[in-house]
Amino acid sequence: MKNYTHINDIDNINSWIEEAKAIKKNPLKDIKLGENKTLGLLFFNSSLRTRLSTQKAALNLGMNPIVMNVSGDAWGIEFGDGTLMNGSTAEHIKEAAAVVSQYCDVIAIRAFATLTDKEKDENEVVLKSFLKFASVPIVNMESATGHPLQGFTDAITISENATKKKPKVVLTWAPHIKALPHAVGNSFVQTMQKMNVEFVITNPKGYNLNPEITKNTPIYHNQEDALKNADFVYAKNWSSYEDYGKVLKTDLDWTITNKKIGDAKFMHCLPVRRNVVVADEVLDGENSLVIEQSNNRTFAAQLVLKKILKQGV
Ligand SMILES: NCCC[C@H](NC(=O)CCC(=O)O)C(=O)O
Ligand SMILES: NC(=O)OP(=O)(O)O
Repeated sequence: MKNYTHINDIDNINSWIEEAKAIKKNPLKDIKLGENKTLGLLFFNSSLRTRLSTQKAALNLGMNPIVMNVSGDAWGIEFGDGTLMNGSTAEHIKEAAAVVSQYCDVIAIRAFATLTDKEKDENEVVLKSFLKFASVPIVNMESATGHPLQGFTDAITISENATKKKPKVVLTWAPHIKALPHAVGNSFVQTMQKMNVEFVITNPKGYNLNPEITKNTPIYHNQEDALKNADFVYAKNWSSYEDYGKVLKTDLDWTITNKKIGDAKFMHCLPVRRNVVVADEVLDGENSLVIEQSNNRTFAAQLVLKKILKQGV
């Protein structure tokens, strides 16, 4: 595995989960592996968990992390080919990626979807440009269409908390005031499709995720029906995919409550808007796994970095 950009980079989900659990038990075992290696973390968007847990993972491996808020602090980067650069962008990705590759042995990138330019988002222009023009391995810290570190984290968390061989997992859309990306939902779907779970999605009409990703996973438009007998309920808002990037619905009838989920465990990638996406009673109750999920981000990132370091950088 040279890069980690997509859930499909996981060759065997069950063995990866076991390896991550072993790291969690003994996080400093490979402290020598990343000695004198530098991880560059480039953020085009905000972050709390990804920014800190990925640095923590690097530190656990003895690596030196360096971080930059690209959008706020760096020169505006041009991604177009052959562009006459007389506008707002000051340097081309060809130079930027080559330069950063000289300082870093691995580059991790966060670049969300625009939600206005579907073609640019679907083509993963930012991530793919780094893959093309950087000379070191690339890790995806949430791109336009995927958040594979989160998806893998969620697999670890479900495996740790499952009380039956084949639990029922429900991904439910939940309300939000803003247009949010599809990345977390997409990677969660792709992860669950690899696991031994009974997996269904529920969302209002007009909110189906990309059918090339959901494939034959059942989609319910009735949330109550989908939630019946759930063992894990994963809530996430996303904007419309069909009416790309639009918010079609903000009323709270899809908000997750204790009454809706019963005894199921509750999951969310965070950050979460209380009492919009999910009621306080759920987040503050004993069935919420959200803090455990965020802890597992470190071990998911650590396994990814370990595999990249082991192959030689
Ligand atoms: N990295 C996890 C989620 C990041 C992002 N959430 C957000 O932008 C929430 C912003 C807000 O609530 O204002 C998303 O949905 O992809
Ligand atoms: N879950 C997650 O990626 O959180 P951040 O956006 O805070 O990094």
